Amino acid sequence: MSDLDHERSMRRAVALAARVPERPFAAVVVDRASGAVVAEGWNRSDENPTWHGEIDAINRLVASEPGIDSSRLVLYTTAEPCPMCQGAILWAGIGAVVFGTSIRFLTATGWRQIDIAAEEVVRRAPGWRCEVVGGVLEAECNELFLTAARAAPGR
Ligand SMILES: Nc1nc2[nH]cnc2c(=O)[nH]1
Repeated sequence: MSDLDHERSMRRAVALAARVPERPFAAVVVDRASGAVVAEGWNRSDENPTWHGEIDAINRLVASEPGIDSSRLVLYTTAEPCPMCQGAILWAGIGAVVFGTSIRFLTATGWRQIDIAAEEVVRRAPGWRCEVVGGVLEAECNELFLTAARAAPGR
């Protein structure tokens, strides 16, 4: 993964999060072989409570790139994947996930979260592989979630 520019891809996810400033969870999937963005997604839980940003990106990926070798893909997300999303990332076979804001930060700032770290989900799936990297553009991502929480506290 060292050949990838994590900040560049996370910046794209941060920009995408502007589509849903009240729930700024957005994701970008990058092919580490070419550096190309192969899918994007954003939180649509106003339509369906399980439609998280990562799920949206995976659904679009599956629709547009059937048969792609997903082990070479990296999913960038403004916030650490919740257990549902990290499970979906594993089931999709995505090789790595990079996040900005941590679940710990979200919980501390009033966001309803299931407090299980993405790394812990991977650890509990023996034999599955998914590299987890946190804290990329963390200050910018934290600011997105702080701003949204201030605008609508108690979510
Ligand atoms: N990572 C993540 N956590 C969430 N918690 C609520 N919605 C979301 C989402 O779309 N992504």
